[in-house]
Amino acid sequence: MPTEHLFQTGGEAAADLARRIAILLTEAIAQRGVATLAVSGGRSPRPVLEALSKEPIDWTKLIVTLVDERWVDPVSADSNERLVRETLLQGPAAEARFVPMKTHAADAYAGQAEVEQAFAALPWPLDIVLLGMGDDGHTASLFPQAAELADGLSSPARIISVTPPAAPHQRLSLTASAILASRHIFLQIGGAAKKAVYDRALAGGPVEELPIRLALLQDETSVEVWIAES
Ligand SMILES: O=C(O)[C@H](O)[C@@H](O)[C@H](O)[C@H](O)COP(=O)(O)O
Repeated sequence: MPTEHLFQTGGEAAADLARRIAILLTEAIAQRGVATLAVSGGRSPRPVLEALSKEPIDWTKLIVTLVDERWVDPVSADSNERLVRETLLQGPAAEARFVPMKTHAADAYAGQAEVEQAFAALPWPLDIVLLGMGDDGHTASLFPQAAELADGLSSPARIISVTPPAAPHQRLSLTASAILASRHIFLQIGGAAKKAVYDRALAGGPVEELPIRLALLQDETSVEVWIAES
């Protein structure tokens, strides 16, 4: 069962979550000399990453990567890489090593082997994975009704390519296996609609219906859920 942290506003949650992530990353660096953080895209992470960027971490010992990515140019407004560079990798935090999820050499999706290669260099397992959740219960780019969802939930690979049924862009996504192999998962959700989806997911049911269940209905990996009422 996940540990829940409830907040009145997203701003409070973001500042406290950034501090908590910084503490865990500092512990990981002290224990293993390096820490790895994978973050999601979307709107929720932005204030967390901006706050995290200001935390006193030994950034030279941090590797940052993505939970998922859209197959767009890294300067596109829809790029999660761009989001991380604009919010987290600023000031001293720019010293962190960023590992993109998509290889920029290829103009189009180059196939799983190439993106797996991009991730093969990462220390594994990841220390921290920061997840979001869509109103449809997707997390990462593991979308309900996606043709690749079953593979994403069962494959031992680290990354898969996903064509979302409705959301824009071809995606690359960590698999359930890669997410659950991490040392600690944070799920950040905000607002009544998402809280209702979260409560329904937690009540049980098929993972395929609400893929966020992959993180909620398991006890192998520690999960903290940071919920902001507004
Ligand atoms: O690339 C992405 O779009 C994200 O990784 C995605 O999985 C996100 O976490 C959810 O869609 C929630 O998005 P919001 O934080 O904007 O609600």
